[in-house]
Amino acid sequence: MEKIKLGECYSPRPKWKKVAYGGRQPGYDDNYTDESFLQDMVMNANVVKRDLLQVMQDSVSISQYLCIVALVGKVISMVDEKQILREVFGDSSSDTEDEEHTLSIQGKVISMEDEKQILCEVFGDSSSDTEDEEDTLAIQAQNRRWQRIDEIRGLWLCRDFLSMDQQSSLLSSIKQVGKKIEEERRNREKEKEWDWVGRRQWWVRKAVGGGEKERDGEGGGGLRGRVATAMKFGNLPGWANELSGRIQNAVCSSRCDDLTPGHEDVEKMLPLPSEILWREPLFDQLIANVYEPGEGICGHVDLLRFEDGIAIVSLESTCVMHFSQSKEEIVDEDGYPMKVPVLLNPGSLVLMSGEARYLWKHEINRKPGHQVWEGEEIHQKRRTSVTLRKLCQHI
Ligand SMILES: O=C(O)CCC(=O)C(=O)O
Ligand SMILES: [Fe+2]
Repeated sequence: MEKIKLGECYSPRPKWKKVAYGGRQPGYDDNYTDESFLQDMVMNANVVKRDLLQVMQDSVSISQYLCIVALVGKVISMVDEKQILREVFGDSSSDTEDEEHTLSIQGKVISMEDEKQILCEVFGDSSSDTEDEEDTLAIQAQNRRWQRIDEIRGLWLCRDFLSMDQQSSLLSSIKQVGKKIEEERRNREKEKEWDWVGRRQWWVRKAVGGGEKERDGEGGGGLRGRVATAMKFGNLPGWANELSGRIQNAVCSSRCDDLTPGHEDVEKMLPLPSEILWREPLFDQLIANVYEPGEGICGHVDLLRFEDGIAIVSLESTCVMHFSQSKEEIVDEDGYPMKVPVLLNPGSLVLMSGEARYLWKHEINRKPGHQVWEGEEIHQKRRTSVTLRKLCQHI
């Protein structure tokens, strides 16, 4: 036995004990432990050993159970919903496969669209789509930028007139018209160059080869190049009236960056004079032109059978429209007639009134070398345009 010195005599050292709060044991350091310290320790006492394959199989069954529960819940909620609708609107008369897409009100089968409307009427419109649309249009109207073309009085350009969505919806309306006209053409026995569907109806002329400078027939814009054209007089289709409304809106809320306060004539600050803007109707003739690459329109002043105030909306691809004076030929420093180029991007709107409408010719020359903007030739793709005008009353 080991002995330790206590006072003047040596006595045997007591055995070290494991105590929780024992303080220091005589003859041992504070942190002293002997081999018995860890002998009762049990490691990983509750670990259950599992088989990986078994675990995987079990988790598949659990997910299956959960899916079944979710499906049953969904079916119950759908049955409930249908039951409620039946109670509100009466029993559905249709047991056919499209039963899910139709409901009935007192025996009358209605579509899902109708159902949505009815639900809105019964429960109130929560989506307020129309309000959102109106808000969007109001914001769009406020943010539009107008550019006055300084060299030509009465010529205005709005580059962001139509959003991408509005452009594609306008284009599909024009394509519909094209299809309808083509069908009518095919149904005719004798094919003429022009199809007269009746005054106040659609005119159509397919692109014709050769003749670069034919005089446009009734109501045309003057001298025309090769281009597929459809015209409508009188009652314009809904989409064209909507377009007129948008033009009116855009003019009313016009903002032009370079307008200085105290401008000599407030009227000149408007993209369209107010007597034109508020006439009834604003436009009653439309012409849709489809230009393939290389096709254009010769320099012309629109026929005098049309009133003042002409709008051109561009779609699909960009082009340069050139304006040149119709009478006094102002020449540039090289002796060529002076031309004012204006870039028409898709979605843009051009408004011509006064001098721009009567004293300046406009043309789109898409032959190589003429479609140049800021020194770069524009890569030509198909371009569609819509021109809106108003026929003079006494002609
Ligand atoms: O297609 C265009 O942009 C112009 C059409 C035009 O000037 C017209 O039809 O008179
Ligand atoms: Fe024109």
